[in-house]
Amino acid sequence: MTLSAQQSDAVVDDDLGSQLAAERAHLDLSRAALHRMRERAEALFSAGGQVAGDPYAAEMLGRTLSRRVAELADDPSTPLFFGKLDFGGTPDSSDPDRTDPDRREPDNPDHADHAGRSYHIGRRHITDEVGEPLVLDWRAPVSRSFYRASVRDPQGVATRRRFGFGAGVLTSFEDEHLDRGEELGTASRILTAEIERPRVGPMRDIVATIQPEQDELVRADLADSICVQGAPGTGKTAVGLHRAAYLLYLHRERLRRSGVLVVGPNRAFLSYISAVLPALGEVEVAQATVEDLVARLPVRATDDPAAAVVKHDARMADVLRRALHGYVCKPEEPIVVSDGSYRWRIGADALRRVVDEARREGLPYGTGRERVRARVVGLLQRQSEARRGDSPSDAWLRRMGKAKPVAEFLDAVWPAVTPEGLLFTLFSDAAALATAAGDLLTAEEQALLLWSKPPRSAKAAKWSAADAVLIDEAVGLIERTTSFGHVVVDEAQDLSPMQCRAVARRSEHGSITLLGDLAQGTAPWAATDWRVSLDHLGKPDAAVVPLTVGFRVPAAVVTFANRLLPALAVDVPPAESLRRDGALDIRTVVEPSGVDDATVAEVRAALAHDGSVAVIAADAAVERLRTVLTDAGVEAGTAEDVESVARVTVVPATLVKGLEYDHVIVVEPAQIVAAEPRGLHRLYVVLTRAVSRLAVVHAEPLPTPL
Ligand SMILES: Nc1ncnc2c1ncn2[C@@H]1O[C@H](COP(=O)(O)OP(=O)(O)OP(=O)(O)O)[C@@H](O)[C@H]1O
Repeated sequence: MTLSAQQSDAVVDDDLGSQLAAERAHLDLSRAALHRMRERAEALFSAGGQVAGDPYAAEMLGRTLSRRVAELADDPSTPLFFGKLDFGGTPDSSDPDRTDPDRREPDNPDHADHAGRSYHIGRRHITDEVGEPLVLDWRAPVSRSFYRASVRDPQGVATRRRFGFGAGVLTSFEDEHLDRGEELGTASRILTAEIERPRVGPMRDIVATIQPEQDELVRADLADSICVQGAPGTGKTAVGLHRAAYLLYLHRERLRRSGVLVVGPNRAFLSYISAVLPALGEVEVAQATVEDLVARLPVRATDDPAAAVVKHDARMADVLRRALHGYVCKPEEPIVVSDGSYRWRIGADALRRVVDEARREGLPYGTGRERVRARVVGLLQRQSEARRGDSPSDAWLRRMGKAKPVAEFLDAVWPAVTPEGLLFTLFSDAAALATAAGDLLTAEEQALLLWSKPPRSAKAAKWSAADAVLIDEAVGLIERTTSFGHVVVDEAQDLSPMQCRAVARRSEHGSITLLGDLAQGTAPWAATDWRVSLDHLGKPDAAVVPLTVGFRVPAAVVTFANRLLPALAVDVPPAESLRRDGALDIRTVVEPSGVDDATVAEVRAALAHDGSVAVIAADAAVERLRTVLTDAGVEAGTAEDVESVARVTVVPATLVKGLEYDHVIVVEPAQIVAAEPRGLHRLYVVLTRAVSRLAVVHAEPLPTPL
């Protein structure tokens, strides 16, 4: 049987009431302990400057301590624990760690060690004054059983308890006596309440209700790159963010040095997810769009769509590599350097060997150039040593490296090239482009790349968004890009091969979590096969794992949106919604002029419920709809403005990916479809944003599959 207490005043059973009271007391105790931990960290922080030996150490210590203070922030609206594990059996009294709480290891995953113990599971470790754990971090090894223990594999757990909270107050709990064969799974009332809760404001963490198949991904090894193919609302974003938090917990020092990066599709999305990791105590994760990653120069031009498609094609990587290495020439002349009364000479043959060797080493172009310089200086040094009988000074070596004949030789056979210069030449010089791209790109494709009016110099060039990705590729060919320890890429189905390569450079020495849904691919270069994307990302061996249980979109809405799937030409496993509630309302308006009024009426009806409301329309209609709503006295915000208090947001269809709203009103689906080549995919994204209710307002006929 499952025991549960509703509101405390509705508790019928004395035992339940006293258990709830005990749990509340534990919450108070934990809160006081956290407060003490934070005070201690603050005191250390203010004393940090005096205890550190030098300014650098002071700064490092200051940063660590201020981070610690931030990590210990107590948000009164988020409960400090959400679950409890009672391990069955009796404690092993012969174990010396049992009698010494400081030596007992709550992180030990071997559940036999936990016999007879119980642990509260929360967002971070909280210990009392003697170091006894009051709350265990959800990421600790023993906490894994909270997510994974089942009747079939109880992992030593007798009872799993979940807590229900309202406005930070502990109001209920729900027990599963695994030792008596009781298991709730997705029937848990607390899970259901969490999923069905009205959404307001930015995304929240899901630590309290991570599902076993999600937990498996969250706790995958740092060394493992994984790709999650999941239908809308299956928790991909949630899984990616929780995995980042988990890896940071487990590999704190290593990842703090190399860094963790989260890549999302746009600013609106990044602001929507920005609060999740800080709420989990992780305040140092970089978040960026792919555009941010490659933003070396401002984007001031727009490409013709056909040109953009060529620029995003994987063949461009070969074109650039060839073009760059085309600058390296065969040395034909000797080098002669005057050095006081000496003249050193290196013959063309020896120089050819130096250049060939550097070429074979496959170094980044800029490093190769310096390698050649160093080898030439080495040859000069040998001659000097043979004649003078002693080793030359460092100053001499530097002087030789810069000597005019050496510099001229380098400029002739391995010239310095800038990334912008490389592209400038290719886009303004048809012959240079043909040499590099001859058998890789067709004549038409090459013509698309060429500027009709070339700028006077690379500096004067106006670069497009696709050019920025190519420039980044060129940067990567010339010098090494620093790699993060782990990169989470969300909405990855929209990355072009060249964008995948930009991410690959930043995760070369780390692992990745790739999250996406092939059915939601809206970019012209959207992925149709994860294996191909993974190849471009340099992680060909990553496992592709499906998530199919939907936590967002109600079943009625999923069924409606799924009518589009056969027309999307992708092979993805169908999703199943956990939500039986929700409503779908198709509002057909006879006259196009009636659409605005119908939209206002739908918004008013939606405002009668709790939660957020979004009006989603083709980009071109957004301004009009916002004005219509304002004129009707309804305040409407924008998707980028997460601080906005307005409950209604008018969102262009192209910005809504990854976001969710309680009540979604889609205006004129046919216009959303007509606005872009992959309009049906866009509509699929739009229709799957609703948490509770979806209304479709239309005068134009609905797109055929619907
Ligand atoms: N285990 C869970 N418990 C409670 N809520 C969950 C769980 N998993 C996901 N959710 C919720 O479901 C919603 C959808 O999750 P999320 O945005 O991560 O899905 P997604 O797969 O990234 O969707 P999309 O494909 O639309 O980007 C979010 O509100 C999230 O908090």
